[in-house]
This record gives sequence, C-alpha cells and structure tokens, in this order.
Amino acid sequence: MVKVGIIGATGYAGGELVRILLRHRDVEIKWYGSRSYIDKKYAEVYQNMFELVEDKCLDDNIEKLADAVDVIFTATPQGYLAGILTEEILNKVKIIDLSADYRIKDVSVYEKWYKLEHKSPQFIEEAVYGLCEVNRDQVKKARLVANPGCYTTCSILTAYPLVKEGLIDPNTLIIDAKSGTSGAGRGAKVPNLYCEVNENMKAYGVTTHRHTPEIEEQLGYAAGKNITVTFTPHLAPMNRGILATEYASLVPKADGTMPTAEDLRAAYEKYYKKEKFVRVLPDGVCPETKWVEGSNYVDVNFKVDERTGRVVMMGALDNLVKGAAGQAVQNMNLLFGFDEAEGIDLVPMFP
Ligand SMILES: NC(=O)C1=CN([C@@H]2O[C@H](COP(=O)(O)OP(=O)(O)OC[C@H]3O[C@@H](n4cnc5c(N)ncnc54)[C@H](OP(=O)(O)O)[C@@H]3O)[C@@H](O)[C@H]2O)C=CC1
Ligand SMILES: CC(=O)N[C@@H](CCC(=O)OP(=O)(O)O)C(=O)O
Repeated sequence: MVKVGIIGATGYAGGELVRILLRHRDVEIKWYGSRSYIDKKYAEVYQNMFELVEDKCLDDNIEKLADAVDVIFTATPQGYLAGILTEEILNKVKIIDLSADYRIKDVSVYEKWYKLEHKSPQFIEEAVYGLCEVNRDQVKKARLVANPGCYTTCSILTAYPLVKEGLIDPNTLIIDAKSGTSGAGRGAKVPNLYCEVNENMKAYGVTTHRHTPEIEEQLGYAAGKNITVTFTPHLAPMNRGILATEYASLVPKADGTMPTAEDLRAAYEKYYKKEKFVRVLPDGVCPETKWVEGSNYVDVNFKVDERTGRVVMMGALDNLVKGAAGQAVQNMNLLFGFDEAEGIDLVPMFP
C-alpha cells in the first residue's frame, strides 16, 4: 500500500482527494493535514465522511509528513509549497502540487501574474506539468508534479489537437470559460455568497487572469512557438463544472483550401482516440457540464463555421475531478505504476 498525506485536506480540492482516495485499492490515507482543524475529526469537518473516516486532522508539518508517507498532495493556496519545499523533502517523498507554484517555467512570469515572490525557483525546472494526456512519460519519472488546474486543463485539452496539427492560428484563440463556484474554494468570500452567485453570471479577471500565461505556455509548446491568447473566465451559478468555448481562425492547407470538419475530427481522434478520460463527442453534440459531473472525463467537440473561417471548440469537465483531485490521482497512478484509471473510473452523476 502506498501511504498518502494530504496538506489542505479540509479544502474543496483536498476533500475531493479524500473522496477519491478512499476507494483507491492501492493507497491508504495517513495524514489529513490542516491548519485550522488540528485534532478535530475529519468527519466533523466534512459530515459526508461520517463513519467513513475516523482519523483526526493533523498539522501541516511537511518535514514530519515526508517521513511518514510515500506521496504528498498539497491542495493549498498559491505560494504555500514554494515557501516550504526543500531538496531533503523531495529526496524522501513524491509531491503532487495542486496549486500553480510549479506550473509556469519562467519565474518572472509567475511572479508578475500571481503578484507573489517565488520562494524556491530552483525546483521549477525539474517539475513536470501533470497534464497526463500530454506529458504521461515525463510524469512517470517525476519527483515533483505540478498538477494543472480546472480552467487550464479544460482550455488546453479542448484546443490541443488543432494547435498541435497547425490547423488553427493559436494567436487568434479566444477562450470563454465558465466555472462553478467550488472553483473558488471553501474560504468565505463576499463575491461567492449565495445571493451574489445565484441567478447571476459575471466575467472576472478580464485580460488579467493568472491562468492566461499558463495556457499560453502549454499551447505554445504544442504550437512550437510563443503565442498569446485571450482568456475570459466567468463565475456560473452551479456547484461544479467548467465549460470552455474557444474560437480560432482556421489555417488554410498547403493547397489553399480550408481544413474541413473531417480534417479536424481526424486531429482529435489522433490525440484522443486511445485516451480513456477525453471523450470526443459525436458530430453535433455539444459538451455539457452535467454530463461529466463527478467524473474524471473531459468532453470535447467542435463545429466549423464556414461563414467566418473559424472553428468553435468546446470542452467540459468537473473542476474538482479532472480539474483538480481526479487528475492529481491520475498523476499518482502514473508515478507509482498503477493502472492509470485506478480510483478515478467514476461514472458521471446525473441530474
Ligand atoms: N477548487 C478548485 O476547483 C480547484 C482548486 N485548485 C487549487 O487547489 C488548491 C486548493 O484549492 P481549494 O481546495 O479550492 O481551496 P480551499 O480554500 O477550499 O482550501 C484550501 C486548503 O488549504 C489550507 N490552507 C489555507 N491557507 C493555508 C496556509 N496559509 N497554509 C497551509 N494551508 C493552508 C486550508 O486548510 P485549513 O482550512 O484546514 O486551515 C484548506 O485545507 C489551490 O491552489 C487551488 O488553486 C486547482 C484546481 C481546481
Ligand atoms: C471560480 C474561481 O474563482 N476559480 C478560480 C480558479 C481556481 C483554480 O482552480 O485555480 P488553479 O487552476 O490555478 O489551481 C479562479 O479563478 O481563481
């Protein structure tokens, strides 16, 4: 059995990790790390765990934890892991970080967009961006996995095949994304109160959202050049889910004709046909957040707009599963040589 510790176990992403890992056949949760609930029973923080988890929350001392477990998940705010990580810890234990501390390779880009000083940039280079479908082989050998977040996983996987195959001009890419409120975490914040969110929709972080450079970096690798994109997130009155609608201009083929729907579908099939967790929907079917809720699936599809010469790409996932905890467990499965779907072969719930 692989021994697991979770720092930030009492947050939404940490709670989802617990829910998933309790049914994973090859792991045992040894440490429910917290700051605010030390010595309180975990099932009193989350009553859905009543009679399922008997343990109490422990502190977030990563040095003690590194001696007690084989892998640590950090489901903590930005800057937390970077502030405490050392070579000694990484020599003892694998780390899967759900925050953005090690996702962006250029530390000055991280510091500019996150408005934080990075406290341990020496580990950025070796960290592997844990987008399993793209970086599977590198993840298997990693000590430190930077688990991508909800908006970025959805935005990148939705456009990736078309960018990689040069079928769209990535510099024309516009990503319009909506998130359920759990994406903002469990902490009390006025914009996330019921009356502010219910029956309401709003854009935020317009032109300044911190996920923009992460999407640009990853799709830039696929394009083989630096790119800029427009990314606009919206808060939607639902608990879970990300829906990304993405627009880009098609690139004419060598013979001067425009790529057809068949060309684009062939690109999606090329990259995702064998991927268990990316479902390319049938022609004409648009992804919906409800069809992936509670599961590790990303549903994607597209429609060519011949009138404008653009393609509209669509993707949907559950922000807490494929957008956070599910993908983190997928990465752990790769790190330890387990079946990649172990513990995350979850059937979407409906309604
Ligand atoms: N929510 C989502 O959909 C997604 C979240 N993420 C990322 O996962 C991470 C956690 O997010 P989420 O679960 O939503 O956040 P929450 O606010 O729900 O939870 C944060 C957790 O971190 C702990 N924590 C808070 N402040 C500190 C601190 N200064 N030092 C140590 N621990 C601290 C809290 O512990 P306690 O309350 O016990 O003190 C809590 O367990 C973030 O980096 C986020 O960006 C990534 C993808 C999706
Ligand atoms: C609705 C909402 O507030 N969402 C969060 C994204 C949360 C998240 O998942 O952030 P990472 O992907 O960086 O980990 C936000 O926009 O900041």
